[in-house]
Amino acid sequence: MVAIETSDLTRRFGDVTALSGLSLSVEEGALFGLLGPNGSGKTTAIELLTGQLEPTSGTARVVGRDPVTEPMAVREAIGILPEREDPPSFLTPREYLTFVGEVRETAEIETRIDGWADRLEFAGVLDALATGLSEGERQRVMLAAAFLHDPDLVFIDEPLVNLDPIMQERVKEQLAAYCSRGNTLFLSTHYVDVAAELCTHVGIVDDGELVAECDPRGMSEEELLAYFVEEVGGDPAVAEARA
Ligand SMILES: Nc1ncnc2c1ncn2[C@@H]1O[C@H](COP(=O)(O)OP(=O)(O)OP(=O)(O)O)[C@@H](O)[C@H]1O
Repeated sequence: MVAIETSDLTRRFGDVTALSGLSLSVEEGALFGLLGPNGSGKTTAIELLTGQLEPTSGTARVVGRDPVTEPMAVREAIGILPEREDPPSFLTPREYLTFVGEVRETAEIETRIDGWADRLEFAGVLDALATGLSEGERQRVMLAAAFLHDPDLVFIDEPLVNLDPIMQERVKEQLAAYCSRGNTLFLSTHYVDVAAELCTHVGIVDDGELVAECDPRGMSEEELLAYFVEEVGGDPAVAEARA
Protein backbone atom coordinates (compact mmCIF):
# COMPACT_ATOMS: atom_id res chain seq x y z
CA MET A 1 0.00 0.00 0.00
CA VAL A 2 1.12 3.54 -0.73
CA ALA A 3 1.23 6.01 2.19
CA ILE A 4 2.20 9.11 0.19
CA GLU A 5 1.91 9.81 -3.51
CA THR A 6 2.62 13.09 -5.26
CA SER A 7 2.36 14.08 -8.88
CA ASP A 8 4.15 17.10 -10.26
CA LEU A 9 3.76 18.93 -6.94
CA THR A 10 4.96 22.52 -7.30
CA ARG A 11 5.01 25.52 -5.00
CA ARG A 12 6.14 28.99 -5.92
CA PHE A 13 6.56 32.04 -3.70
CA GLY A 14 6.61 34.97 -6.12
CA ASP A 15 9.66 34.43 -8.29
CA VAL A 16 11.03 31.65 -6.08
CA THR A 17 10.13 28.07 -6.98
CA ALA A 18 10.51 26.33 -3.62
CA LEU A 19 9.41 22.94 -4.96
CA SER A 20 9.26 22.01 -8.62
CA GLY A 21 7.36 19.04 -10.09
CA LEU A 22 7.79 16.62 -7.20
CA SER A 23 6.56 13.15 -8.19
CA LEU A 24 7.12 10.66 -5.41
CA SER A 25 5.71 7.47 -3.97
CA VAL A 26 6.33 6.32 -0.39
CA GLU A 27 5.22 2.82 0.59
CA GLU A 28 3.62 2.06 3.94
CA GLY A 29 6.27 0.93 6.43
CA ALA A 30 9.02 2.96 4.76
CA LEU A 31 11.38 5.20 6.65
CA PHE A 32 11.69 7.77 3.93
CA GLY A 33 14.28 10.52 4.08
CA LEU A 34 14.11 13.68 1.97
CA LEU A 35 17.72 14.74 1.84
CA GLY A 36 18.82 18.09 0.50
CA PRO A 37 20.95 21.17 1.09
CA ASN A 38 19.64 24.26 2.88
CA GLY A 39 16.86 25.92 0.92
CA SER A 40 16.27 22.92 -1.37
CA GLY A 41 12.52 22.61 -0.65
CA LYS A 42 12.30 20.02 2.13
CA THR A 43 10.19 22.05 4.56
CA THR A 44 7.97 23.21 1.70
CA ALA A 45 7.38 19.56 0.72
CA ILE A 46 6.36 18.66 4.29
CA GLU A 47 4.07 21.69 4.54
CA LEU A 48 2.37 20.73 1.27
CA LEU A 49 1.94 17.10 2.31
CA THR A 50 0.52 17.99 5.71
CA GLY A 51 -2.00 20.51 4.38
CA GLN A 52 -0.26 23.56 5.84
CA LEU A 53 0.44 25.02 2.42
CA GLU A 54 -1.42 24.77 -0.88
CA PRO A 55 0.47 23.81 -4.03
CA THR A 56 0.71 26.18 -6.97
CA SER A 57 0.09 23.11 -9.13
CA GLY A 58 0.20 19.34 -8.93
CA THR A 59 -1.47 16.89 -6.55
CA ALA A 60 -0.75 14.81 -3.46
CA ARG A 61 -2.41 11.93 -1.66
CA VAL A 62 -1.49 11.27 1.96
CA VAL A 63 -2.99 8.15 3.57
CA GLY A 64 -5.36 8.16 0.61
CA ARG A 65 -6.55 11.73 1.26
CA ASP A 66 -5.99 15.00 -0.56
CA PRO A 67 -4.26 17.53 1.75
CA VAL A 68 -5.86 20.43 -0.18
CA THR A 69 -9.49 19.32 -0.11
CA GLU A 70 -9.33 17.17 3.06
CA PRO A 71 -6.70 18.83 5.30
CA MET A 72 -8.51 17.93 8.52
CA ALA A 73 -8.73 14.25 7.56
CA VAL A 74 -5.02 14.25 6.77
CA ARG A 75 -4.24 16.05 10.04
CA GLU A 76 -6.19 13.49 12.04
CA ALA A 77 -4.34 10.59 10.44
CA ILE A 78 -0.79 11.85 10.85
CA GLY A 79 1.69 13.14 13.40
CA ILE A 80 3.98 16.02 12.64
CA LEU A 81 7.01 17.68 14.14
CA PRO A 82 7.83 20.89 12.25
CA GLU A 83 11.37 22.24 12.07
CA ARG A 84 10.83 24.98 14.63
CA GLU A 85 8.29 24.20 17.30
CA ASP A 86 8.44 24.43 21.07
CA PRO A 87 6.08 23.51 23.88
CA PRO A 88 4.41 26.69 25.24
CA SER A 89 6.72 28.26 27.80
CA PHE A 90 4.02 28.67 30.45
CA LEU A 91 2.96 25.00 30.46
CA THR A 92 4.75 21.94 31.76
CA PRO A 93 5.48 19.10 29.30
CA ARG A 94 2.84 17.00 31.08
CA GLU A 95 0.20 19.73 30.68
CA TYR A 96 1.13 20.34 27.05
CA LEU A 97 1.13 16.64 26.16
CA THR A 98 -2.19 16.13 27.98
CA PHE A 99 -3.64 18.96 25.89
CA VAL A 100 -2.29 17.42 22.66
CA GLY A 101 -3.60 14.00 23.71
CA GLU A 102 -7.08 15.39 24.37
CA VAL A 103 -7.22 17.27 21.06
CA ARG A 104 -6.06 14.07 19.35
CA GLU A 105 -8.66 12.00 21.26
CA THR A 106 -5.91 9.73 22.55
CA ALA A 107 -6.71 6.72 24.75
CA GLU A 108 -4.80 6.28 28.03
CA ILE A 109 -3.12 9.67 27.75
CA GLU A 110 -1.36 9.52 31.14
CA THR A 111 0.17 6.11 30.44
CA ARG A 112 1.34 7.19 27.01
CA ILE A 113 2.88 10.40 28.32
CA ASP A 114 4.79 8.46 30.97
CA GLY A 115 5.86 5.92 28.35
CA TRP A 116 7.27 8.56 26.00
CA ALA A 117 8.89 10.46 28.88
CA ASP A 118 10.70 7.25 29.85
CA ARG A 119 11.66 6.32 26.28
CA LEU A 120 12.98 9.80 25.47
CA GLU A 121 14.31 10.43 28.98
CA PHE A 122 12.47 13.58 29.96
CA ALA A 123 10.56 12.18 32.96
CA GLY A 124 12.65 14.42 35.23
CA VAL A 125 11.25 17.59 33.64
CA LEU A 126 7.65 16.43 33.01
CA ASP A 127 6.34 18.80 35.68
CA ALA A 128 8.74 21.72 35.14
CA LEU A 129 7.68 24.83 33.23
CA ALA A 130 8.77 24.54 29.59
CA THR A 131 10.45 27.94 29.77
CA GLY A 132 13.27 26.31 31.73
CA LEU A 133 13.82 23.34 29.40
CA SER A 134 16.96 22.95 27.32
CA GLU A 135 16.68 22.89 23.52
CA GLY A 136 17.18 19.13 23.50
CA GLU A 137 14.49 18.59 26.15
CA ARG A 138 12.05 20.70 24.14
CA GLN A 139 12.82 18.67 21.02
CA ARG A 140 12.12 15.44 22.90
CA VAL A 141 8.80 16.74 24.24
CA MET A 142 7.78 17.75 20.71
CA LEU A 143 8.81 14.34 19.36
CA ALA A 144 6.59 12.74 21.99
CA ALA A 145 3.72 15.03 20.94
CA ALA A 146 4.06 13.90 17.31
CA PHE A 147 3.80 10.21 18.27
CA LEU A 148 1.40 10.47 21.22
CA HIS A 149 -1.81 9.43 19.44
CA ASP A 150 0.01 6.57 17.69
CA PRO A 151 -0.61 7.71 14.09
CA ASP A 152 0.23 5.46 11.12
CA LEU A 153 2.33 8.17 9.46
CA VAL A 154 4.59 10.81 11.01
CA PHE A 155 6.40 13.73 9.36
CA ILE A 156 9.50 15.10 11.08
CA ASP A 157 11.50 18.05 9.83
CA GLU A 158 15.12 17.54 10.98
CA PRO A 159 14.52 14.91 13.71
CA LEU A 160 17.87 15.04 15.50
CA VAL A 161 18.47 18.76 15.67
CA ASN A 162 19.58 19.92 19.15
CA LEU A 163 20.04 16.39 20.49
CA ASP A 164 23.28 15.18 22.04
CA PRO A 165 24.89 12.05 20.49
CA ILE A 166 23.49 9.67 23.12
CA MET A 167 19.98 11.04 22.70
CA GLN A 168 20.35 10.91 18.91
CA GLU A 169 20.93 7.18 19.20
CA ARG A 170 17.90 6.80 21.48
CA VAL A 171 15.67 8.70 19.05
CA LYS A 172 16.98 6.73 16.07
CA GLU A 173 16.06 3.50 17.91
CA GLN A 174 12.54 4.82 18.55
CA LEU A 175 12.06 5.90 14.92
CA ALA A 176 13.24 2.53 13.60
CA ALA A 177 10.99 0.70 16.10
CA TYR A 178 8.02 2.80 14.99
CA CYS A 179 8.53 1.76 11.35
CA SER A 180 9.21 -1.88 12.27
CA ARG A 181 5.59 -1.97 13.50
CA GLY A 182 4.41 -1.19 9.95
CA ASN A 183 4.12 2.58 10.35
CA THR A 184 5.57 5.12 7.92
CA LEU A 185 7.99 7.95 8.61
CA PHE A 186 8.77 10.87 6.33
CA LEU A 187 11.86 12.73 7.52
CA SER A 188 13.56 15.73 6.06
CA THR A 189 17.20 16.28 6.77
CA HIS A 190 20.38 17.79 5.45
CA TYR A 191 22.45 15.29 7.46
CA VAL A 192 23.70 12.46 5.26
CA ASP A 193 24.59 10.31 8.28
CA VAL A 194 20.97 10.38 9.47
CA ALA A 195 19.73 9.25 6.05
CA ALA A 196 22.44 6.58 5.73
CA GLU A 197 21.86 5.10 9.15
CA LEU A 198 18.09 5.29 9.43
CA CYS A 199 16.30 5.38 6.12
CA THR A 200 14.97 2.60 3.92
CA HIS A 201 14.51 5.03 1.04
CA VAL A 202 16.06 8.39 0.26
CA GLY A 203 14.98 11.12 -2.13
CA ILE A 204 17.57 13.80 -2.89
CA VAL A 205 16.26 17.30 -3.57
CA ASP A 206 18.26 20.18 -4.90
CA ASP A 207 16.98 23.62 -5.78
CA GLY A 208 13.37 22.45 -5.46
CA GLU A 209 13.76 19.39 -7.68
CA LEU A 210 13.92 15.70 -6.87
CA VAL A 211 17.21 14.80 -8.53
CA ALA A 212 17.69 11.20 -7.37
CA GLU A 213 16.21 8.37 -5.30
CA CYS A 214 18.05 5.48 -3.74
CA ASP A 215 17.89 2.68 -1.18
CA PRO A 216 20.67 3.59 1.28
CA ARG A 217 20.70 0.16 2.95
CA GLY A 218 23.90 -1.48 1.90
CA MET A 219 25.51 1.90 1.20
CA SER A 220 28.05 3.26 3.65
CA GLU A 221 27.71 6.83 4.90
CA GLU A 222 30.69 7.78 2.71
CA GLU A 223 29.08 6.22 -0.38
CA LEU A 224 25.80 8.03 0.25
CA LEU A 225 27.67 11.29 0.84
CA ALA A 226 29.59 10.87 -2.43
CA TYR A 227 26.31 10.09 -4.26
CA PHE A 228 24.62 13.09 -2.63
CA VAL A 229 27.46 15.48 -3.49
CA GLU A 230 27.47 14.24 -7.08
CA GLU A 231 23.69 14.64 -7.43
CA VAL A 232 23.56 18.14 -5.96
CA GLY A 233 26.59 19.27 -7.91
CA GLY A 234 28.70 19.91 -4.81
CA ASP A 235 32.47 19.92 -4.46
CA PRO A 236 33.67 16.24 -4.62
CA ALA A 237 36.46 17.21 -2.20
CA VAL A 238 33.82 17.31 0.55
CA ALA A 239 33.04 13.62 0.09
CA GLU A 240 36.69 12.67 -0.52
CA ALA A 241 37.72 14.33 2.73
CA ARG A 242 35.29 12.06 4.64
CA ALA A 243 36.23 8.81 2.80
N1 LIG B 1 6.96 31.61 2.75
C1 LIG B 1 7.96 31.76 1.89
N2 LIG B 1 8.09 32.91 1.19
C2 LIG B 1 9.10 33.07 0.30
N3 LIG B 1 10.04 32.12 0.03
C3 LIG B 1 9.95 30.96 0.71
C4 LIG B 1 8.92 30.71 1.67
N4 LIG B 1 9.10 29.46 2.17
C5 LIG B 1 10.18 28.97 1.56
N5 LIG B 1 10.70 29.87 0.69
C6 LIG B 1 11.87 29.67 -0.17
O1 LIG B 1 11.76 28.41 -0.81
C7 LIG B 1 13.00 27.74 -0.87
C8 LIG B 1 12.89 26.40 -0.18
O2 LIG B 1 12.71 26.62 1.21
P1 LIG B 1 12.53 25.41 2.25
O3 LIG B 1 12.34 26.02 3.60
O4 LIG B 1 11.46 24.49 1.75
O5 LIG B 1 13.94 24.68 2.15
P2 LIG B 1 14.61 23.58 3.12
O6 LIG B 1 15.20 22.55 2.23
O7 LIG B 1 13.62 23.11 4.12
O8 LIG B 1 15.76 24.42 3.83
P3 LIG B 1 16.53 24.20 5.24
O9 LIG B 1 17.28 22.90 5.17
O10 LIG B 1 17.46 25.37 5.29
O11 LIG B 1 15.50 24.23 6.33
C9 LIG B 1 14.02 28.69 -0.23
O12 LIG B 1 14.62 29.43 -1.25
C10 LIG B 1 13.15 29.58 0.65
O13 LIG B 1 13.74 30.85 0.82
